[in-house]
Amino acid sequence: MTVKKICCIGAGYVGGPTCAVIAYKCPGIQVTIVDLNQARIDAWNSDNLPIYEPGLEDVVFARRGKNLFFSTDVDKAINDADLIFVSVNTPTKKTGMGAGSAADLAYVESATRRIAEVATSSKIVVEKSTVPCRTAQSMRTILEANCRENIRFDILSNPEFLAEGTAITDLFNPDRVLIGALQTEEGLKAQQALVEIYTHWVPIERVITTNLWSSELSKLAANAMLAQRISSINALSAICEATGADVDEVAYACGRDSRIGPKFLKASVGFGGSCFQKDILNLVYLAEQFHLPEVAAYWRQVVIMNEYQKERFVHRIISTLFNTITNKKIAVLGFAFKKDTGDTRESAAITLIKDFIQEHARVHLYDPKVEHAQIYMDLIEPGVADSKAQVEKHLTICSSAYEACQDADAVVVVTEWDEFKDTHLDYQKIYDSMHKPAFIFDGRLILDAPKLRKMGFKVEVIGKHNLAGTA
Ligand SMILES: NC(=O)c1ccc[n+]([C@@H]2O[C@H](COP(=O)([O-])OP(=O)(O)OC[C@H]3O[C@@H](n4cnc5c(N)ncnc54)[C@H](O)[C@@H]3O)[C@@H](O)[C@H]2O)c1
Ligand SMILES: O=c1ccn([C@@H]2O[C@H](COP(=O)(O)OP(=O)(O)O[C@H]3O[C@H](CO)[C@@H](O)[C@H](O)[C@H]3O)[C@@H](O)[C@H]2O)c(=O)[nH]1
Repeated sequence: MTVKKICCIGAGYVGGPTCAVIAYKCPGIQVTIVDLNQARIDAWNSDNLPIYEPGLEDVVFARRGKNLFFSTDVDKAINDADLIFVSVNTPTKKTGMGAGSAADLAYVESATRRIAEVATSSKIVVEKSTVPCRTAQSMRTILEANCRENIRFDILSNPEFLAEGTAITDLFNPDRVLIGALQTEEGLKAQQALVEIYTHWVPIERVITTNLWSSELSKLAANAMLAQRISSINALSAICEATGADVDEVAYACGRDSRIGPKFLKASVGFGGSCFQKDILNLVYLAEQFHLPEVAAYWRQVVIMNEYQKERFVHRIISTLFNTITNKKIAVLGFAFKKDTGDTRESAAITLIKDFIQEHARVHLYDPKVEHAQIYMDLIEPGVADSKAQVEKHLTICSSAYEACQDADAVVVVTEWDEFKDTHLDYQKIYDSMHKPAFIFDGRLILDAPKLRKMGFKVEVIGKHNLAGTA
């Protein structure tokens, strides 16, 4: 079977870029990306796309209106398509059974039910969302119980591995594409149809075909292992700070072992993003459901270590600032969960700033990409700041790093934006404008600490022994 029309349900960080790249690489396939959120679709159809991702505009503007369409007409797009990606959100459940760890599959179920209700011809349905192992089975049961006569649905699992900030390069040149299918004649045919789409630009040897359950579990496993590396190096960063070992040197020395490898060993203030914590907790819940408490505890520790890393950094800041930050001006550089994205989901900056607010500091924040409205939304929390007005009492959003640092007692680097590096910012100018002693806390290991110390800064770096007094 050759796919001619694709529908993608969910125009978010994954559905948008992924299916825009399919349209770009396969001009003969018509791709329609649909969402219930009218504002999001309007933004996809405008000059101001709803998400920031380097290279995304070039891809969208090249194909939009030709073979790439964005719409809220979900039913029409479902009906027209031969193949449907389900790329809706699967957040951690907040209430009810499994609250705090299980994935909320309500959006997946409602998209699946919609497909069953409106489809008048057979479809390949592709799970693109990250889901617990065996979700495809539930989707199949729903589809088969609700569809019209003489219609069949073949379900594939095709998890997405793109990282935000590098989504377009990841999609153009993926390490691998993973496609899981039921090992039946029809399942394998559907799998082949999706393989043919990706091999328009991905070398066949990078396309991995597996059974459905391996594919679903591999996505959770990959994220758990990536996050585990970060928690491992962050755990070592605490030992480095206590002993005088340097975490960058330790990461380099370990990473030179080809069995370990150099990537994903950058110590930090803690990992953020919408996926790592959610997907590990999802794995934890799965293990608990299968009565594997030791397995669940093993993976949960990755998240516990991440929380500890954020707390540790806050404690270090407060204790260095003479055990109080009340009324002190703290300049926070960065609010996004990593550089080159405007996404703030689970960003370490949110935890840090909430802690600073509770300590009655005056926070002055600058981030080059995050929308101001998003910052307020992220910081409103009962008991911390109940409303935007309450947040504004403690927080000023600035339009440059220099403005944020003016008269500050301390600068805290939370996101590793290139523009915060000492090769881009004039730190002498910042030092001159600050209260003295001028403290700087590098939560991302992006600054040249010896150089800043020579200027007069008191510098504290994650994973490095406190040399502020001696350097
Ligand atoms: N963000 C990432 O970098 C990333 C990477 C790989 C995998 N994933 C996974 O991909 C999935 C989507 O993540 P995201 O970041 O794109 O989420 P998102 O919240 O940005 O987008 C999901 C979209 O789906 C829409 N939606 C929900 N239910 C719908 C329905 N029934 N019909 C139509 N639209 C509906 C929402 O309005 C929203 O716009 C998640 O399972 C996530 O874990 C995310
Ligand atoms: O050595 C490192 C690498 C990353 N991070 C942090 O870890 C978080 C996640 O970073 P990254 O993985 O680059 O971004 P995501 O967009 O969250 O991508 C992850 O999550 C996606 C969603 O499932 C997967 O598709 C990707 O493969 C996986 O890398 C960010 O806060 C980073 O700053 C570190 O602290 N140290």
